[in-house]
Amino acid sequence: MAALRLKAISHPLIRPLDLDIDAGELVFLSGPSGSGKSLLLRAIADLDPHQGEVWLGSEARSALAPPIWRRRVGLLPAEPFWWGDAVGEHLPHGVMDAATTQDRIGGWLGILGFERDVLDWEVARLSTGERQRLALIRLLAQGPEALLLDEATANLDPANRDQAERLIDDYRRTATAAVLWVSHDPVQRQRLGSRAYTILDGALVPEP
Ligand SMILES: Nc1ncnc2c1ncn2[C@@H]1O[C@H](COP(=O)(O)OP(=O)(O)OP(=O)(O)O)[C@@H](O)[C@H]1O
Repeated sequence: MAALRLKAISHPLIRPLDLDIDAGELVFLSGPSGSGKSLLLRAIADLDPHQGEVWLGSEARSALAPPIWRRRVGLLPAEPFWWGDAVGEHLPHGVMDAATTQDRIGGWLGILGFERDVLDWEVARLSTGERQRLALIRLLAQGPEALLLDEATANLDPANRDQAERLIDDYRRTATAAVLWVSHDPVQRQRLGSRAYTILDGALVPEP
């Protein structure tokens, strides 16, 4: 629904950079390990110290309370934190009361190969790939208007990776969400066919 615009965003590893991602557009980001990709996503989500401003449509991040900004501009970290015992505890408060949202979540669980009873599973039993897939559903359940994805499919086998790609792509289209996706996989970037940048020496370099 809204474009995501970075204006002079910088942190110790990144020179001030501008980037516009249209509503509904997917932009990939890659770069050497330690080049500051995760720090950039965290800066956009307002989780780490940095300079610059981010806009979601006409709204500046600095004008919104951090929890509201982070719900609207959703970050999927490479290693998401789980604070509760059961998977279902991590869905946004009240979300399971809404029949339409329950249907959506049920659909997403099915796409990613889960039955609904996974919501009752203990987090401690989840495999790495199960955590990654469920963290994606947890993020989408908040209804973010823009997505920041940090290696969202890195731990998945090809079949689950394809399903996760499909889910992200469907969400991007139906919610017209701007998506910034850190991926080390050049084949994935080609497969989803979108604008792509590499971080080199603290600057964004467009991929050919
Ligand atoms: N809180 C922190 N304090 C100090 N240094 C940090 C902090 N967080 C990250 N770093 C350092 O900043 C650098 C960039 O980290 P970042 O996680 O952004 O890399 P990355 O490009 O995402 O790498 P990778 O592809 O390996 O995930 C790394 O050298 C890391 O050790």
